[in-house]
Amino acid sequence: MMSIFAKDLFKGQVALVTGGGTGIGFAIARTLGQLGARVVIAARALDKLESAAEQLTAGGMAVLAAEVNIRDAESVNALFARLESEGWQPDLLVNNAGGQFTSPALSMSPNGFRAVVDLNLQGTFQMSQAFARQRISQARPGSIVNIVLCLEQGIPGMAHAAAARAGVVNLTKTLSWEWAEHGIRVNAVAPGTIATSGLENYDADNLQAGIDRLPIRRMGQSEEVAEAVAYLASPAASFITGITLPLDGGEHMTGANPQR
Ligand SMILES: CCCCCCCCCCC/C=C/C(=O)SCCNC(=O)CCNC(=O)[C@H](O)C(C)(C)COP(=O)(O)OP(=O)(O)OC[C@H]1O[C@@H](n2cnc3c(N)ncnc32)[C@H](O)[C@@H]1OP(=O)(O)O
Ligand SMILES: NC(=O)C1=CN([C@@H]2O[C@H](COP(=O)(O)OP(=O)(O)OC[C@H]3O[C@@H](n4cnc5c(N)ncnc54)[C@H](OP(=O)(O)O)[C@@H]3O)[C@@H](O)[C@H]2O)C=CC1
Repeated sequence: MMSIFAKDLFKGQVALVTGGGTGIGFAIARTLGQLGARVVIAARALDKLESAAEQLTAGGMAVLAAEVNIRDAESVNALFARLESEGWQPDLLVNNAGGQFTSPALSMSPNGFRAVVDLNLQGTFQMSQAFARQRISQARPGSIVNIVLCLEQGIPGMAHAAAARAGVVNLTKTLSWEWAEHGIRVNAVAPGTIATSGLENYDADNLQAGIDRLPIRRMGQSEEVAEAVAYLASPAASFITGITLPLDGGEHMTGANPQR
């Protein structure tokens, strides 16, 4: 995809992308790297991260693969300590890691609901707090971009994820208030259905039925999400904070679940 951004837009900056070894996160890492950032890709499966890092490095980017479980506060704090000591302290944070399973709300177990909230809401908070503490203690500005879901019509079949991501949308607004005085902007992107291997967990006919109802009748591409993240993270968006940008072919108007 042709980029509209200057090649050295993020030169001298470090971007930390959670879930950066696969799918949307990989595209975000590649785009920020192509625009001059040094990029940390962080997730649980180090083998996947390392092979993604190899690909990006082969493309001329400076990349570090780092293990983290965003659900575990100790693991998150250890990541930030490591990045600081190794000279990879992030200026930009992209909270992309997340996911869920589909289930009617009536059959979700308390632990199933909790697991999804823990990953998507608690995990995002823990990463954001660790990032902001590091930036603020050193009087440095920063930018956070959260990846959420298209949720404006509710998401029947994914009550846990809809609730957790709505939490992140409001967290985005609230943290943007609290951290603006420290020069930290906080925004979010809400993708609709984006073609990644992550979609293997979802019923293909159901996904297609949803796409057939969209004004723009196709799945999105990870690179389209990445361009929006680059914009929100960049100085071009220096007066933008607290927003959630729909990136969904119009799904915010049609809803995510065609069965309803
Ligand atoms: C039906 C209509 C659906 C309409 C939707 C249409 C639109 C779809 C558009 C989709 C757009 C979004 C795409 C994406 O997000 S792509 C991301 C792709 N990746 C994933 O989604 C995978 C993410 N999953 C996980 O990371 C984990 O499974 C999860 C965090 C959810 C749980 O991890 P954990 O390790 O904690 O899991 P445990 O095995 O310990 O289980 C914890 C409890 O959760 C219950 N559970 C887990 N999986 C399921 C399942 N598939 N079904 C039901 N319950 C599940 C598990 O049983 C545990 O609970 P209990 O202890 O009570 O048994
Ligand atoms: N594809 C789509 O249509 C849409 C996706 N999204 C969201 O975009 C994001 C990326 O999705 P996508 O690229 O499609 O799918 P992927 O499954 O490829 O991405 C999920 C990433 O999150 C990482 N991750 C999961 N749990 C944790 C954890 N506890 N700690 C750290 N990292 C973790 C995974 O790595 P690992 O397992 O190694 O930890 C993986 O890299 C997700 O938040 C997803 O919900 C939103 C809307 C639509």
